[in-house]
Amino acid sequence: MSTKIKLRKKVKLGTASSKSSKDGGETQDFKKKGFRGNRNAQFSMDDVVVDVRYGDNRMYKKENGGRSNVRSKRPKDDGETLDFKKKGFRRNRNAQFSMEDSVDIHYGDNKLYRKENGGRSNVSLKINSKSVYERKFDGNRGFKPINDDCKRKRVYADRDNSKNVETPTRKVLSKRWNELKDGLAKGKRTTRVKSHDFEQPEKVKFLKGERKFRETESLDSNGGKKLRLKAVDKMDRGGISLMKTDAKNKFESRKQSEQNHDGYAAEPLGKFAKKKAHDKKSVGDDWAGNVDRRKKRKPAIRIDPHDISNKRLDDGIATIGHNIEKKEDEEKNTSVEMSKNAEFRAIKPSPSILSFVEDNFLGRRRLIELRRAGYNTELSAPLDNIPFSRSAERERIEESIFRNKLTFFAAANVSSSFLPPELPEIAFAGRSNVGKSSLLNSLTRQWGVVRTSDKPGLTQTINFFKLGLKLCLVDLPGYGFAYAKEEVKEAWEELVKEYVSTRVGLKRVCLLIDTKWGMKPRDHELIDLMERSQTKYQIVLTKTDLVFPIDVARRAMQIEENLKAKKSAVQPVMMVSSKSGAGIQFKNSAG
Ligand SMILES: Nc1nc2c(ncn2[C@@H]2O[C@H](COP(=O)(O)OP(=O)(O)OP(=O)(O)O)[C@@H](O)[C@H]2O)c(=O)[nH]1
Ligand SMILES: [Mg+2]
Repeated sequence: MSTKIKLRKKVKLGTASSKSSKDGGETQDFKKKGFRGNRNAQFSMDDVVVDVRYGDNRMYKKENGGRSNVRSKRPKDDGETLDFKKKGFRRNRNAQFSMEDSVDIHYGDNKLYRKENGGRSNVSLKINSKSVYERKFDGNRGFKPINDDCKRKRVYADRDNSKNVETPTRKVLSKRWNELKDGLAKGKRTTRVKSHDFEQPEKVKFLKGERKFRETESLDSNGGKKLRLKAVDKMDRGGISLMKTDAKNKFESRKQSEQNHDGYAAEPLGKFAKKKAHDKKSVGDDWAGNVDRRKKRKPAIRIDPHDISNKRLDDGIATIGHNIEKKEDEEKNTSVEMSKNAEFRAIKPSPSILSFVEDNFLGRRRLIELRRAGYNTELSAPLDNIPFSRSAERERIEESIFRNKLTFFAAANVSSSFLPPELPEIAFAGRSNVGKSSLLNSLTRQWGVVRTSDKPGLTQTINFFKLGLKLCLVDLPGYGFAYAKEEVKEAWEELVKEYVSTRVGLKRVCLLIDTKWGMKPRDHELIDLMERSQTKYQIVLTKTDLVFPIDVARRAMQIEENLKAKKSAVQPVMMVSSKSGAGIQFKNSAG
């Protein structure tokens, strides 16, 4: 049937066209079709082959990305002009030649297109007759021949293709396909597709009028076999059932042909083709009976209705096994914390504490609120925001005692270097970074006299400051976490303990507690020590601007309750913010 005429012509490098056919039929416009010259192209024997077979059976082969350094074979007669551009053979100067990239196009009575590599021009192109088509594809490949009326028609191995069987359109098929896949993914069994349709061999039992019946076997709940008779609509067979068996056939034939390594299947597949094959294969696998294989499901999320933070909680569908143990451990660990939190939230502050918090604008507040209350929110220095008291009396006291009178006069890192007490002393103790030095600054409105840092452990010695001629304020090093060596921190702690328990002239220790975190074991340790040594101490809640007003009140209430039995504790609990200045003016009255 097919006559092969091979002509090889060398096309000049850099020219934009090849020579016309012998009989002067239609001209191959290479320029138009992407065979433009490329002056920069390097000629190489390896990457130049253009085979064109004409006649009833046409065959084109073109490689090297459509560049002009090609050899061409011209046919005897020109049948049709090949519109390379239309078929996706656009010129691509940057295309890299690869043997893996190929495009095959078969023309004839049954036209067949195979296009790979995204339509790039490094292609081989063949036009064959029906016989070639049949030989190559064996009807099994599922490629789409094009009818004369330009309608796509599927070709199946087990079907008589000569009959013009009406098949569902591509759109309808893909819709059904998606429906089926969705049905399987959801674990629902659709009425059409059942697992035993694939697992058990089915037979058409008999025909009754227009309906066919098929016999299927399936396992019942007791493990026994059940026979079922199912009516099968003609359309059903022609549509979905046909589709799934053909998908199976396609997959199997592809697998076979890949194993054989002869004929068409021996051709190396391009990247795109491999991906396509893989996709088909996976789909084929599904249809071939791997319906048990479950799709990975996203763990369902539920929202805890009682959690105002709206955290998403895993309901544990996907976290079986060791994750459960992990969760249990976490629950154990957090249960203590959770109960503490719950305990804290259950605290009902006394009306006096609540009104104190409200009157002094303690807690996290909106700027507008602070501004209205007379706080200077425009100041750039973060801690230089102490409001002046609106009481003329208080202002007079502040002015005379605290304002601009703080002066550093001594530091000690061992008890032997303590100076003899000349003035009554008020010390500021607490964990590292709780805001001791900042409070000293905000009390006196002198920024820079006492050094502060966001890095815990800045103050490492006992620092003595004179406040006018009446008081001595003492900044103590912090305890707990700090950026310092363990032995150094231990030394500080010992020094602080020694100071608070033995210092003559120490009138009061302001024990600073972070409002957010409350009292920690080391704070209790120090309290016990001061109780033993009968040193007066007063709790000062710091950084109140970082928590809600209600929590400030709760924390104050909690501490007051804890300290009720303590003899050396001075009530009330103070609440301040060195940043906003809230609560500071009331501190002054203690002095
Ligand atoms: N938001 C806010 N931050 C504060 C407040 N008081 C202090 N800070 C910040 O907390 C950090 C620690 O402040 P310091 O005054 O150095 O704390 P300290 O207790 O002296 O720390 P050590 O000297 O390391 O023991 C600094 O970054 C301050 O700006 C406050 O009332 N509110
Ligand atoms: Mg400090």
